[in-house]
Amino acid sequence: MSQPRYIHHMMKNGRGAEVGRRVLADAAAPPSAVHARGLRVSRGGSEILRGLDLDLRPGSITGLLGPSGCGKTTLMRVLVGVQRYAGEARVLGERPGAPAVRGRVGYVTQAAAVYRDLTARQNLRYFAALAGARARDLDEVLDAVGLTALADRRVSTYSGGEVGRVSLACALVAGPELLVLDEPTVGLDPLTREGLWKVFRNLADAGATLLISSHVMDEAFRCDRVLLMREGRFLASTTADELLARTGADTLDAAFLDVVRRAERMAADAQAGAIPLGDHGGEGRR
Ligand SMILES: Nc1ncnc2c1ncn2[C@@H]1O[C@H](COP(=O)(O)OP(=O)(O)OP(=O)(O)O)[C@@H](O)[C@H]1O
Repeated sequence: MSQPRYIHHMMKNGRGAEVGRRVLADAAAPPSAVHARGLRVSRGGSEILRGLDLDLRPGSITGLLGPSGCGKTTLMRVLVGVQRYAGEARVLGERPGAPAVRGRVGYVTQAAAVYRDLTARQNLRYFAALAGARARDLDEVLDAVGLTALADRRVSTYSGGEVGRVSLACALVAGPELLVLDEPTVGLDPLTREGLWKVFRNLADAGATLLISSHVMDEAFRCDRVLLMREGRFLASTTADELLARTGADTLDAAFLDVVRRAERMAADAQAGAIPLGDHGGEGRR
């Protein structure tokens, strides 16, 4: 059995300050593909992320589930290096957005970011050129997302779901080690969704780490782990089966509501217990 050991991380937080931290690590455990502690983001005067702790195991699929506006996209933007934050964050062992990881992290946004006046193959060729030596074989990628038959038609003639798959292919062509996908299956028919989840699983089996946001609770069954998010906080880090077993609910939607209600009750109890008669204010009273 491996002995636990202490390792010392020196890292920079979102404001560029050095943060020293002693972390208990298992010598045999691979380092997390994503590691975050106390992650906070404020925008427009309100706190959007309220202290998130996160570890993503390499080669796994993590679902990020929660209602609209809970902060899923904001968290993803932090991890890909386009959102300022406070707290600790490491992506593939580096600061998010650091030059050393830029090409190794793929991000597929909700709105497809592709050139519609080009064909799928031309789009891929362009992104492959940006990826340089890391670029994967274009035909392989087109095949993986089921676009081979359309590859030489302009993207402007594609259906919405097909455009989404071009966007995914453009991220895949760089062979990312971490793939961050913002609601990649929204509005897709069951058959296309099934096909995409197979692609995601194949990528994870090949060693990539995937973080996938969704509103569709049933997609939790496809993930190795799920993070339930609400109002900038994680309510649970669990699996779909564990969530059903723990709550006793019949569906994941019902289970999520149960977790939310429990969290609200706990917060109300804690607040009731924490308010001193003299009212000194402070944390937990907002
Ligand atoms: N620039 C901004 N200024 C103020 N508030 C913002 C800004 N950008 C985002 N927000 C707010 O932050 C919250 C989280 O937004 P975010 O896009 O991360 O949510 P989400 O969980 O991805 O939602 P959805 O599932 O609808 O895409 C929302 O309430 C949003 O209105």
